[in-house]
Amino acid sequence: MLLPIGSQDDFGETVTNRNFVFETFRKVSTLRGYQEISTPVVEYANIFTNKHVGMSLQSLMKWFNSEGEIEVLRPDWTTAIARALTKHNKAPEKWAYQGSIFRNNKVGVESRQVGIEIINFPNFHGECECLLMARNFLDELTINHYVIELGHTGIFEYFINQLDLSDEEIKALQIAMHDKRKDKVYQLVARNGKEHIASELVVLIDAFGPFEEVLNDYEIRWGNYPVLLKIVNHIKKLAELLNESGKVPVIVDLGMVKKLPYYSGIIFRGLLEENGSTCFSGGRYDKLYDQFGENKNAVGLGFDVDILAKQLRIVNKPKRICVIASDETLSYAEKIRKDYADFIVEVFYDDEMIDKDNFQKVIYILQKDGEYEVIENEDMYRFN
Ligand SMILES: N[C@@H](Cc1c[nH]c[nH+]1)C(=O)O
Repeated sequence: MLLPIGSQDDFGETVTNRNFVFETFRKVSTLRGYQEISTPVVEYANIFTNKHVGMSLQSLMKWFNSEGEIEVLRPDWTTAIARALTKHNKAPEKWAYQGSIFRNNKVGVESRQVGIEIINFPNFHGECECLLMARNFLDELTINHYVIELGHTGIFEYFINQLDLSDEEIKALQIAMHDKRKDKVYQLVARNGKEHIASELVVLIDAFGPFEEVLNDYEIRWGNYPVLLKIVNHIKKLAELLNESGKVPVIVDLGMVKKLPYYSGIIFRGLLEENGSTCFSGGRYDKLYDQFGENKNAVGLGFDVDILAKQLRIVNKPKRICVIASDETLSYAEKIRKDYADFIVEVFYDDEMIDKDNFQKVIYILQKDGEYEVIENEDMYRFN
């Protein structure tokens, strides 16, 4: 084995499509006024494992440095950017990033993300911008078959706060909610007279679907619970805005649990219709900056570049031109490129080596008595 398990080489179209995703992201984020940000690949582990972020050390790619401190390969852009922006100005800002993250609990260890972080914006505006940007970006990639799913961390927390569960039990419950395991959820909660909360959580597992239906239902169901009602109205306002401004279906999942510990508020993701995979996810995380003694509100999302790249069908491939040259005509062949600025121009010595069907045009360059002669296409060309 020449590579560690989880590392891999990629070739040709896989890399081309991935780079197309990166380029398109840059174009869209620049046009929407984002500034670019880059952070180092190597960081201290405790930036990601402290209680505000809560990533497990096992899930990080790590080693000891010469001072005995644990260093890691960046496992999360959002946290790294929060660290980088500490002591940065307080004005509203929109940041865009692209690059790899490394997590030991993922097949493949390395995955590529592009994403945005919006700091100190009015809450609703920041959340809308995230999702409108996501739609703008996927439109540019001509990826249309996906749904946007909305949730809110406050719903699960509202119920959890009425229980006396350890951190371990909360984690187990989150997993059971995520896996939609009603039996497990009931069993974990229905103790010490908390059966009514267990039943509420079990019902919540089914609280997903087209947003109007589910939210209208829960507006009535939670009519006497002001905290929950406020959340329902918030999700509704966001869903309606998205619905008015485009054609992508918006669904809600009121039982959605947060994927990363720092989320606090609206959470969302983009699901591909073809296979249900998550092509982007994100949410509000107003508490993440607390670890650096700062009070900033923030919302953002990350796109999975590898998943998006697999969806691409690049239709407008540039046309290809083949130039047949020789040692003597190579410098002249190079000049021909300027006549075909938007074409792929490849130079070969021997027309036996090429598959002519792959090219729009084959150009032969001959040299006779110190003069160059350019002949297009083989049928016009005769060897003497
Ligand atoms: N960092 C998150 C995505 C995100 C960006 N901003 C907020 N959330 C992730 O890796 O899933």
